[in-house]
Amino acid sequence: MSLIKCDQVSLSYGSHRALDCLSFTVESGGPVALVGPNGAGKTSLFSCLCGYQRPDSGSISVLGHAPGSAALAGRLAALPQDAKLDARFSIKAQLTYFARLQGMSAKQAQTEAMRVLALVDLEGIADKQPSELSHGMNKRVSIAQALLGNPELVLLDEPTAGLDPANTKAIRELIKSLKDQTQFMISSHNLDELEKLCSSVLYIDKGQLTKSMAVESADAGVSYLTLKMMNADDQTLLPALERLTGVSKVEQTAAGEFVLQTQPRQGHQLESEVLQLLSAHGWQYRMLLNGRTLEDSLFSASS
Ligand SMILES: Nc1ncnc2c1ncn2[C@@H]1O[C@H](COP(=O)(O)OP(=O)(O)OP(=O)(O)O)[C@@H](O)[C@H]1O
Repeated sequence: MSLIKCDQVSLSYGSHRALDCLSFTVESGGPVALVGPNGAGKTSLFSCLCGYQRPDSGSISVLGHAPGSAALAGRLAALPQDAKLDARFSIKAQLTYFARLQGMSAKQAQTEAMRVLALVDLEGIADKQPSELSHGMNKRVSIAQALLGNPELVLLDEPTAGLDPANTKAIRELIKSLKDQTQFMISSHNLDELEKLCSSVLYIDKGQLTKSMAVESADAGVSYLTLKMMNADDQTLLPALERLTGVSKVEQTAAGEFVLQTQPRQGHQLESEVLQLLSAHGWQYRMLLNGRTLEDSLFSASS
């Protein structure tokens, strides 16, 4: 059974089509990244998957059920983009309340509230009010809320938006530690973060799926080496890189990185040749990595 199956899903707001015949399938196996520009339809898609909105046409199946169906209670959870905690209640009180809504006894619900707070490393703030917490802590509590009852599928809409590097890392580590027991689908604009976390990527634009790929196998059949320079004469460097043995193509990205396309398994030998070339010219590099970044995989003209 597919975890998520969308078939020709369309959704409009008035005359504006937010989702346009969107079809994709998510099978189990590692976190899935949902990527796309502002207004692409990511939040609208999450709303439809959760059953908050009903598509105008097409069909959706989540864990084998229609979105919003009672069979999904406790099995599917979501962190909305604008998740807000209730200012009137302590953190523990509201997590306990939501756990009780899942059918837990008062005692079980309290234990569960503390369990999920421990997962986000915030047991110490259980008795505080949301107003006493930083933005990052509020976000982590909202993620804890999504983890109540150990759901099988968790949709996270911009889980690290506006967070500092330490909070971002904490959330990344949490998702990594849970990914074998919980399937995550994560919408974010932070491609670096998604690359570290996700096994596959769905790219949507104007409500349509424009790209779908596995992160590891995105470059099957070809190897890449990505080079970012501190100082170099690009006009001399580019042809010199092209002349190296085994290099079939060199592209310079908008971010100024050089992406070398090579035959498979040329990577390590090529790496040392690149380093020799740089050293011979007295050029210094900022980054040299085997493979290419998710950003480059998604946006390069050749992919
Ligand atoms: N309630 C609404 N009423 C009218 N239009 C809406 C509504 N919600 C979203 N839209 C429009 O639908 C399109 C998709 O919006 P959506 O929020 O799903 O995109 P998104 O990919 O999540 O964007 P972002 O990355 O900026 O969060 C946008 O053009 C948006 O303006």
